[in-house]
Amino acid sequence: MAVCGDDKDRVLRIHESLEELSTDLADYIAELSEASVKERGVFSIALSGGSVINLMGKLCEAPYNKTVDWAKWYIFWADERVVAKSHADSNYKLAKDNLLSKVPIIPSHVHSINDSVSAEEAADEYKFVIRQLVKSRIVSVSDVSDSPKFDLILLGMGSDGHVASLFPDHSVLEEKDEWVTFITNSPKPPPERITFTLPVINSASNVAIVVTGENKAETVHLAIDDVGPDCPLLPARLVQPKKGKLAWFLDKYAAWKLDNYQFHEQS
Ligand SMILES: O=C1O[C@H](COP(=O)(O)O)[C@@H](O)[C@H](O)[C@H]1O
Repeated sequence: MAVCGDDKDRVLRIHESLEELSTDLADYIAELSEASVKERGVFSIALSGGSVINLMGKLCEAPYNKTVDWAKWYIFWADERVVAKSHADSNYKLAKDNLLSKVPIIPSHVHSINDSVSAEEAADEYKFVIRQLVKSRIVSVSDVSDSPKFDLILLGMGSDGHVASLFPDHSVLEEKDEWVTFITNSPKPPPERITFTLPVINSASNVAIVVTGENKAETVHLAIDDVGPDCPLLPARLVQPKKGKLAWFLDKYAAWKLDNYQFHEQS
């Protein structure tokens, strides 16, 4: 693996293989969990859907399944599709099938959306749930705004540059006040979704964006490199935690169009 970046709060972790990336991602999450539990007694983590969940799979294996303090984990979703929890498109179902059912997380610590109401109501209810957990300090609060400060928000990135359910050119990118909002016209199906807003993502202590595959290499380049004023405004590029740390987890195929890729390979 090559770890790159002049700023310790903004790093690129570039991997030779998915196997290596998965092990590094599990180590990273386990270390953040240990540090948060030591400091705050709990670990608040927001998941995404898509490929990142399978890439977290090593957490279900030794040594992590025994060494991680699962009882201290509180689970949220950075975005969710408004479908039944049993639906194949549900981000909750994906995480439940591949992670949550395989490790001893306390069921009452799993905060998924209400799947029996409209997208708008689900977003409102989710905000309320998070507000209660901020009040009880299960979720910290930002030092610079009233936003929740999750210990870790895990994001994937679509080939259009979307993260969570924040899509390019969508008015949802302008949301400054709400913690959680909803959309009913997602360009990627299903259309109805709820999503954390940029202020919440950028208030987290740690944000990881996990991207693999050559089909995303151009978008990775546009999201990370200094490509000048004509650069399209990609949601992934707007992920810039104010006081927190940002780590990009890439495989070499997703990374190959980065400027200085040769340097990254050798470092
Ligand atoms: O629709 C979604 O897509 C993104 C990216 O998914 P990936 O499979 O291309 O990694 C995901 O991060 C988001 O949570 C999900 O709702």
